[in-house]
Amino acid sequence: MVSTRTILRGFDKETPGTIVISPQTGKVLSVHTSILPPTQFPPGATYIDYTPNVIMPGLVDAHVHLNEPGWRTEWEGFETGTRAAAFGGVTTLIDMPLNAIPPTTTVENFDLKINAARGQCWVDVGFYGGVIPGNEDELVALVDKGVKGFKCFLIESGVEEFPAVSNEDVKIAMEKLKDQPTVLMFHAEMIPPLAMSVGDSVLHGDPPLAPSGALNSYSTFLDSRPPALETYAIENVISLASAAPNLPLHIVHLSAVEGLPLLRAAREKGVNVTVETCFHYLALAAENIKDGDTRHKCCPPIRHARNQEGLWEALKAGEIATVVSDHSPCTPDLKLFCEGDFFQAWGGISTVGLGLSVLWTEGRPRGVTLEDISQWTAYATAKQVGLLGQKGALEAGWDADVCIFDPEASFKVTHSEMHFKNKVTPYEDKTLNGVVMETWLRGRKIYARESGFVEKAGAQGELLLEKRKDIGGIQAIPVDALPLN
Ligand SMILES: NC(=O)N[C@H]1NC(=O)NC1=O
Repeated sequence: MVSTRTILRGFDKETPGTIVISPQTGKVLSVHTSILPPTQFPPGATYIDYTPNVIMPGLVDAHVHLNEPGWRTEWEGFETGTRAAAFGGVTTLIDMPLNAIPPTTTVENFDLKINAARGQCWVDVGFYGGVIPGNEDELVALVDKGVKGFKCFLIESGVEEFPAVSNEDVKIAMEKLKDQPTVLMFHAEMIPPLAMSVGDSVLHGDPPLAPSGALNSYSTFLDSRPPALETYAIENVISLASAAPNLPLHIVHLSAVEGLPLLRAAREKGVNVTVETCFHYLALAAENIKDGDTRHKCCPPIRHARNQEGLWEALKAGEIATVVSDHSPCTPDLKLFCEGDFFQAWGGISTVGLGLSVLWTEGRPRGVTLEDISQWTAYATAKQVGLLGQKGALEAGWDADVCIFDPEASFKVTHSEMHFKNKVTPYEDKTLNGVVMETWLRGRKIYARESGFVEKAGAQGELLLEKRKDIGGIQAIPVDALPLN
C-alpha cells in the first residue's frame, strides 16, 4: 500500500516533536511540538519513532567545489560529492563556479555543467556563477538561468581559467547586477601595497613577500598570508559597495577575526554585507598543524587558537551569518606529502558531509546548541542563496529534507566514513561527536547509518535552476529567530 503520510517522531529543539511529511509531494505537511500518537493517522501511514534522536532540517552547504566537468573531475564529482553530503545530513549543495573546466562564467559553460550534473546527484544541487575579467555580458543571463549568486577572487584563485578581478571589473559587474536577485561574493584576500606595510602595525604582520623560512613549515606558510590580506581586501570591498547599494555583498570563508570590526562598522553605515566562515577555521588551529602536513593547507589559512575563539564568539553574536565547508578537494599527489611544501601543495580542505559532527564536537563544549548549528548551516545558508520557503527549515509546505542526528554517539573518521572521491582530509583519525543516523531528501530516505545508501535514491537529487525571486543576500539573524516550529 502506498502510504499517504510519513510521520517522524523525535526531538525538535529540546522538546519532543513530530513532523508529518508527504512522500508523494516530498513536502512537510505539519510540524508539532508534541507527540502525536499513531492512532491519529489514517491507515497506511508510516510512523517512525526516532526518539531520543533529533530531527533537524537537512543542511544547506552553500560553498562546495564539485569540480565536474573537466579533468579535475578526478578530484571530485557530482556523484561522489553529493553522496558524501548525504552521509552527513546535507541535503543541498551549492557548487562554486571554479575548478571545473570550463568554469561557470558563461551561459554556454553553465549548460555544460548542468548536463554533467543531471542524473548523478544524491542531494539537491544549486550553482553559483563566476565573475572574471570580461564576462560582464553573461552575468544577467546567468541570473536568469538560475545561478544563486556570483563569486569572484581578489587574489589568484589557484586555477588559471578563473583569474582575479580588478576593482574596475568589480564595478562593471556591480553595475550589471545592481537590480538583480542575487548576491556578489568575494574571496577576500589581497596583497596590500608594500608602502602601506612599512612599520604599520595595522597590518598585523609582514606583507606576503617571498616566504622566509622552511617551505614545509606551517608557520612559514601562515606568515606569508597574514590577516592584513583579509582586512585589506574587506576594506576594498566595502569601499566599492556604494556602486550598487542594493546589491547584497558577501565575504566567503573569513579566517581572520580582524575583519569583523570592519564588517560591523560597514553594516552600521548601511552596507549590505554578510560573512561566512568554515568548519576548519572553527575546528583546527595552527598550533596543532605539524610541519609538512599539507592536508591543512587552505587560503586564507587556518590561524591560531585565539583567532578561532574570536570566530566562535562572532558566530554566537550573530556577526558571522553562515558556516560552510569550502570543500575543495584534490588528488593525494597534489598535496605533495613527500616534500610537504605548503607553497606548492594544492590549497583546499575536504570536509563535505563531516561539518555537522565537526561543529557539534567543537561547539557543544562552547555552549552551542543544535539549534544554533542549524541556524548557521541550514536556515541562514538557504537564505543566502535565495532558497528560503523551500530549504533550510522544517516548515509546512517546505521540502521535507531531514537529518536524523544522534548527538550522543561518536565515530572515528576512517576511510570508510569519507565518501568524497579522494580520501584526504585533516579530520582523518579524529573522533567526532554526533552521528547522522538518517538523511531524507524531499520526503524519501536516501541514507541510513545502519543500512547505508538507498541505492535507488542515487539519482534523485534535483538541480535547483529556478531563478531567484528574492532580493538576495542575508542579514545575520538572532539565533532565537530560528523557525523550527
Ligand atoms: N580554487 C579553490 O578551490 N580555492 C579554494 N581553496 C582554498 O583553500 N581556498 C579557496 O578559495
